Amino acid sequence: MSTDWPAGYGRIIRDSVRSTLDEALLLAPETPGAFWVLAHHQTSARGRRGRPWSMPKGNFAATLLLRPDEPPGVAALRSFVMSLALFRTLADVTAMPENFAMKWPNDVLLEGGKLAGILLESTGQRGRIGPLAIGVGVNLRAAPSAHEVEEGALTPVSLMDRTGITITPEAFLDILAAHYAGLETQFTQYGFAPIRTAWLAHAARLGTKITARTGRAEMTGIFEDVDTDGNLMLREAAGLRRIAAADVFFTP
Ligand SMILES: O=C(O)CCCC[C@@H]1SC[C@@H]2NC(=O)N[C@@H]21
Repeated sequence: MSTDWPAGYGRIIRDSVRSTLDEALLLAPETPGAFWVLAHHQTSARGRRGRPWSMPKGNFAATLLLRPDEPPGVAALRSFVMSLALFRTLADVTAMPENFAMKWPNDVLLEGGKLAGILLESTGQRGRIGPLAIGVGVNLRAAPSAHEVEEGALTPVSLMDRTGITITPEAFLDILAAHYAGLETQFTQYGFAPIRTAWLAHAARLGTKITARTGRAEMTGIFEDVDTDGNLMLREAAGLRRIAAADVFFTP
């Protein structure tokens, strides 16, 4: 599978870094434009809500650095853009799109287990977003053991264990970068609507009962939709609730 590297995006490969998120934000002032940073090893990788992110050897860890000139709420919708790019990359690599799904807000699942996670960070101030770093971790080769994830979280799975397919992080990045670039162009030209539609077509557990947990509350209801701002729409007995940020747990 050969893919042309997309025009307008830099590509930096490191052997070992603390975190590709840190590395990308560190390089941002001296590196022009948009660029990817891929690392073979991370000594201090992080996941959502400050959780550690375990990275067995051979897995994919990269960050895309962008410079959006938009309000933070719009820039943050790129978590959906990246999820969709990941979904399409995995569909290409495996030719088994039906085995993958996207979990709100931004995980990619393989046969119901967590294969990939995305974490957005930025250094913006006063309502404008600064450089935006989109960190992506994919268990290409090995999944962290189940006891490394919190109770109730989805079982981590790896691409190799579930499909027998091996791919190097560099080859995976080539395909992902091409998909992302195409979707980024679509996003900047047409906004969130087409991304949202494509995302919803492969959303995990849409229309079923789920639990959304924020730092302060736990809500259970039907996962009805994702609104035009990217909020989870949860149908509870008391009505429809829009949730901007939460961890989602699937109810058996
Ligand atoms: O699901 C999550 O909690 C998000 C995980 C994000 C992990 C990636 S690996 C590359 C980048 N560097 C980090 O330190 N984290 C992200």
